[in-house]
Amino acid sequence: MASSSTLFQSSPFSLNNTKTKPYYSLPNSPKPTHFTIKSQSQPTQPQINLTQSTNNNTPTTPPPPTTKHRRPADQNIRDEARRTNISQNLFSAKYVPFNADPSSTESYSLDEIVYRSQSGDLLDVQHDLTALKKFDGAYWRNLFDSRVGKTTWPYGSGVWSKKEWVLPEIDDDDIVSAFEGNSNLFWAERFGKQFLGMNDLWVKHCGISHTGSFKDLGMTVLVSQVNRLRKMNRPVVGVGCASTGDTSAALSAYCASAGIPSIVFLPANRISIAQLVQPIANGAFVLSIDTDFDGCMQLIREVTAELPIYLANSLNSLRLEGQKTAAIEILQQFDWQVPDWVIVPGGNLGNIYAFYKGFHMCRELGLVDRIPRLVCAQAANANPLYLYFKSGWKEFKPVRAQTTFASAIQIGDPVSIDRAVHALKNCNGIVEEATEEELMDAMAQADSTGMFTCPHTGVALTALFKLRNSGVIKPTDRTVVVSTAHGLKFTQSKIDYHSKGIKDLDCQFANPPMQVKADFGSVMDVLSKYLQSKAPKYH
Ligand SMILES: Cc1ncc(COP(=O)(O)O)c(C=O)c1O
Ligand SMILES: N[C@@H](CCOP(=O)(O)O)C(=O)O
Repeated sequence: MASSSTLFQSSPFSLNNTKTKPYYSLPNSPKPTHFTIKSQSQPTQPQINLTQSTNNNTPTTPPPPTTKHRRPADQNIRDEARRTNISQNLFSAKYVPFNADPSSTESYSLDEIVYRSQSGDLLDVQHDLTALKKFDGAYWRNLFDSRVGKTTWPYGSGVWSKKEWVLPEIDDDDIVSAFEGNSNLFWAERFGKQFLGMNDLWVKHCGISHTGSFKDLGMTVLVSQVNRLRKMNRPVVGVGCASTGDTSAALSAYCASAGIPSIVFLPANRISIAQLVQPIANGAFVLSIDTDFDGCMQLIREVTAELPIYLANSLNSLRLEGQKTAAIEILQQFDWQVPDWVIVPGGNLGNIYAFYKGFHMCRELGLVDRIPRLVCAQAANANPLYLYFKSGWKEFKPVRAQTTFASAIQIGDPVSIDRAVHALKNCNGIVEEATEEELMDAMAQADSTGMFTCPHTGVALTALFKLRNSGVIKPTDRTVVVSTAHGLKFTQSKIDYHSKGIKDLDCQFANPPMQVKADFGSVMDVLSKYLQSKAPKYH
């Protein structure tokens, strides 16, 4: 198969491997050995903002409409938030080992720099559900609904409009946000009817976002927490990630917005040009490394254990707190009705768990009474979760991920494998896979109905085709496909497809431009043929 990476090799943006200095030390500080730092001092008590007064009784009435404050000309929206807040410290969250035994007492403040439990397992952010449950489902639904479509700081963000469930203790002043989230959930009417015989098919377009992917949802949370840690003089000089292109774009944008240095490890020649240029433009320190994503991930883990660089990959459970709000948003956009299926493309596997967590919290806290079944869709060229699922969850084996047009999910050893398995087992979930031909055809079919999808969405759409064909998903099932990035980030793959320039692929839905001589007769000839082929047939 011809790889779109040839373009990148010859591009002026292709970066040579750069040897980093082996060791960095903070000015005037002793050599750091490990940056898992336990809380040394109590942080200033963060405050929580509520739009209505609270007490121990469960409120049953909706919160009053947000009071309209006229903002004086010399005040910005942060000032306004400071002036109008009624602050209460009601909610809290902490890190605990992921899926820990109920008897475990291990926990960490979110102000600690820690990514793994004592036994080396993943962590999870655990919210104080007892405090959250003092408010009933109607209260939360009304509160979240009351914040949509406003520019009030920080609730204008689809993530921070759920602040009490995300990072309840952070001060509004520390939040770094581009009012991400609130992404479009649209009815894919023609695609659903024409290709799948479905009447209730929806696309949650997380790619219509600040940096063009769902990563913004998690990154606003992570960079806000870093902003807070730096104000507390914690040893965080910069923030770093390994990336297949979208995490690095989001990290560099949010860091640039807050004036925080960002460092990104990219697998050389394996990401799209649009993704590569994003961190470059946002002033990140970009290392193009001659390995794949899994190799970059290994390196960033080692480096962040030695240097004052905060880890921004989804191994860091803070990220998933932001990403889970997309699930809450889907319920909100359906007026708190629960869809039957949600299909998510999976790579490092943080997002599938984030969706599960968002839906699960809504059920736990009484906003809805059930959760949807989740489908995780993988590229066949990078399918370790699919193989694990097909083995009946017997044995997980990482794979060496092969080149795929769905380059952002070319991952063979996903860090969140345990989270993904937990999510799928607890929602009667399914894992599907898509070959290169299937994912590119599905992407082209969706585009032919007016979308402009990324190849990862093509993977999710292929899973939908397969589950419809096998009858698992029924024609009337309300189904949501999560579109994870904007198609404009992946134009080279579309160019390759529509020019039928991909070895071993038929590209059956290609729509190449027609070359026409610059004279009236030639143009009229091709147009009349085209119009005849499109004219309605009357019998
Ligand atoms: C566009 C896109 N879709 C899907 C994914 C998969 O998300 P996750 O790694 O959380 O499984 C990624 C990143 O991995 C991505 O960048
Ligand atoms: N697709 C991701 C891969 C890394 O995933 P993360 O969620 O663990 O950061 C990317 O865009 O880099």
